[in-house]
Amino acid sequence: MKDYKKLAKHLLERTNVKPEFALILGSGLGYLTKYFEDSHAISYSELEGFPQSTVEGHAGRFVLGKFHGKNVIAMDGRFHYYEGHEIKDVVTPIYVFKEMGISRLIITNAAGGINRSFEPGDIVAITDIINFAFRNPLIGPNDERYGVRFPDMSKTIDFDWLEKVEKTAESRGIKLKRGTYVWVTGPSYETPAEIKAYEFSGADMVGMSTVPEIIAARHCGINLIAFSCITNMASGILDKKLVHEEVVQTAQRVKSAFSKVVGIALEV
Ligand SMILES: O=P(O)(O)O[C@H]1O[C@H](CO)[C@@H](O)[C@H]1O
Ligand SMILES: Nc1nc2[nH]cnc2c(=O)[nH]1
Repeated sequence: MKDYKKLAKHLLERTNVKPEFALILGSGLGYLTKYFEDSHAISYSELEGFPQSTVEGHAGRFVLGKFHGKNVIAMDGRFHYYEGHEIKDVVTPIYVFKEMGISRLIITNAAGGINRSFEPGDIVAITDIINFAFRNPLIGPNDERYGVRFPDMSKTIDFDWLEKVEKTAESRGIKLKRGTYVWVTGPSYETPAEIKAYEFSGADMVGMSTVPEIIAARHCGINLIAFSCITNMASGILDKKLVHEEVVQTAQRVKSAFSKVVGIALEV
């Protein structure tokens, strides 16, 4: 079992910020940390026993600071299973957040839109998940320090929190959509036939992250909400090749609305 307490202590020793919220930033969404006040970055490579980020658009550092008046810690770069990390390493940060005393988490990602009413640039609140990667970070002996053997997954996110965010966002002219996120391992993008199968299964968007983080957060009792930035329509929906550069570019195009939504999630 990992010593998450030690990792949390290392992090807290290096900053005066006592974060109240944690933020996981998806592909191309790391720009958000530029808006933090009194910010302070700690690279993952400075933390012994911590995994490293390898994906373009994921800087590989924690950024601590103030955003919308709240003390936050952001992961500017997350860990994906396809990078070759052990599934338990993918969720290490969640248990470190728990040890830091954080009880609220905002997860973000870039995702391919399966639901045909979505378009690139949409911001979609995740209201349910499908695990089509068939990996689970809780496999192995249960870490009794953090949660039960069989965590309930009937509500993956905090709906009261989400409803407040939706109301405030709407009053500020931002309409959020809702959807079910399906997790696949990647790193190859999907085939059109796979997307048809996921659509038939009830998925609205697809990506290669987030679900293990949600499972770990439910396990250790961290409240969360999660947002996908639809960066492209999923394979086969348009007659178009998928490239990661476009994912990063679209994520950056919706900068303004996306950072407002995250700000609202901190305020409400
Ligand atoms: O989920 P995030 O980290 O936003 O990244 C998404 O974008 C990458 C593919 O373009 C994959 O890593 C996918 O999961
Ligand atoms: N798996 C997957 N991940 C993505 N991340 C951003 N877009 C996509 C996509 O179309 N498929």
